[in-house]
Amino acid sequence: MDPEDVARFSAIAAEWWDPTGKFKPLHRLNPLRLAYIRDGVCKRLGRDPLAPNPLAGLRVVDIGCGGGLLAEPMARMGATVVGVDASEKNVHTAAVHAAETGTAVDYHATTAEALAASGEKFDVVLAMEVIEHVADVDLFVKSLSELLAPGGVLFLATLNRTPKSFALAIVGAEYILRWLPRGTHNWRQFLRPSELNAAIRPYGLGVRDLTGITYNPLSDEFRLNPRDLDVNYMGWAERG
Ligand SMILES: C[S@@+](CC[C@H](N)C(=O)[O-])C[C@H]1O[C@@H](n2cnc3c(N)ncnc32)[C@H](O)[C@@H]1O
Ligand SMILES: [Mg+2]
Repeated sequence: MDPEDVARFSAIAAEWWDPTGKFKPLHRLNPLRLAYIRDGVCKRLGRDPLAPNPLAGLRVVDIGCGGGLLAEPMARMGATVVGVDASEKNVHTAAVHAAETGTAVDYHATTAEALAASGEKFDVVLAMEVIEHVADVDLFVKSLSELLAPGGVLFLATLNRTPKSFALAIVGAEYILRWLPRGTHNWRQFLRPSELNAAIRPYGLGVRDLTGITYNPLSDEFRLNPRDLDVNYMGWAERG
């Protein structure tokens, strides 16, 4: 982890569940990415996405869970969820919120790297919007691969390193629209899809699906677009 980066998130930890606050973009993305994760898991593991608890019996870890925006709904879909974040403040916010909503999530203030060292395994590993914040991409990816049980699925979301992502995610989102505090992202840490694939390959993982998430300023809506990975994108990988 990168202590300075984690401190930036700790400073605004109380805002995680404010849909109009500093995490507004994540709240806006949440329905899209949750449906994508649910459908991907169900497709890969042969489950019915329309069942009341489509993820029942699965062990999920949400790495860099922040306030638990993904961890909580994953638990409500039936999964047994562990949420970990390097920031103690984030984990505190997440645990308080889960208690308020009566959602069972097992939160721990630790890093992906430390959890992997403990030898725990999960059917689903989520690392959504985290990899562009870590100090050592290779060590982080190695840890994610170690956390994956045989036949497990790894979900990743990040930002592409393109001129367009500089214009939209840095200048637009941090300086003009002020959606995010300045300095939230370092454009040089964004990863091209080819770099993401190259990072996971040495650990026997391959990307199976990728989709872009595009923002339309006229309708003020996000949507999935598999043909436009220029700015935000997510996908899943598995062994082999
Ligand atoms: C942009 S937030 C993503 C929050 C959440 N995954 C979501 O998408 O709603 C990134 C989070 O990753 C955490 N983080 C950074 N490096 C980490 C690491 N190596 N292990 C665990 N958490 C980490 C930060 O503390 C921060 O809360
Ligand atoms: Mg980010």
